[in-house]
Amino acid sequence: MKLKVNEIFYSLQGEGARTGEPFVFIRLSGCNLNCSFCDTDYSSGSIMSVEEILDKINSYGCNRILWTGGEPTLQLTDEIVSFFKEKGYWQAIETNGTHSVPSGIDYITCSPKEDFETIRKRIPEVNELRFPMEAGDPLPDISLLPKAEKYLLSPVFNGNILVPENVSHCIELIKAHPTWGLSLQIHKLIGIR
Ligand SMILES: C[S@@+](CC[C@H](N)C(=O)[O-])C[C@H]1O[C@@H](n2cnc3c(N)ncnc32)[C@H](O)[C@@H]1O
Ligand SMILES: Nc1nc2[nH]cc(C(=O)O)c2c(=O)[nH]1
Ligand code: SF4
Ligand SMILES: [Mg+2]
Repeated sequence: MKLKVNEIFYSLQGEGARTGEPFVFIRLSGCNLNCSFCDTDYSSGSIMSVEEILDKINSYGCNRILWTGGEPTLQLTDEIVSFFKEKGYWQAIETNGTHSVPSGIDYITCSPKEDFETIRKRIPEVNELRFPMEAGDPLPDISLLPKAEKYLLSPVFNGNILVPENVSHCIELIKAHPTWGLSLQIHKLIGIR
């Protein structure tokens, strides 16, 4: 079992409901979307076997993986997830929702970019929905989306730079629609990966 891996690093979850929790980040190469605001250069990568990945991540001493990308669902399989589960890893994923999530994933963050109703059919329930928002963007219609424990708006950053109009837009929407909460990319604010 092999994966094309863009990078592996150890850091704190910088966004969403689990902000501040330590994770081993495994960023898989490639994406099926091309979001204008995307902050990640995910194209390059090297092929690694799951045993090579395991060797690398065992050195961090943290048993929590965050699968991201790119779009991790393009490569991850049930078998790969169960390989890391058997080795004692708790696994979270960041996905755009365009493909189903392998079974065995412990925590799903979905950040839909398009076609909400199809995403809901494919993935009826997630732990966290996190929407990148620019000033003027409408509030997503919850009735079309997967069910979630947390509904978060995430102001789009310009690279690593906070955009105050995007933040104030999210705050206004959240105050008017209190089902939603704010997610800020704090890793960019405090200068960690
Ligand atoms: C790089 S994506 C990788 C996972 C998956 N492809 C996705 O979009 O959810 C990880 C998270 O970063 C968010 N993101 C990407 N660029 C951003 C930016 N400039 N500002 C805020 N969030 C951004 C995405 O919406 C997603 O929630
Ligand atoms: N610290 C930190 N937290 C993150 N959460 C999701 C990330 C991503 O790029 O998917 C990310 C990232 O790149 N860095
Ligand atoms: S889906 Fe995720 S990784 Fe792909 S371009 Fe959009 S934000 Fe970037
Ligand atoms: Mg990132």
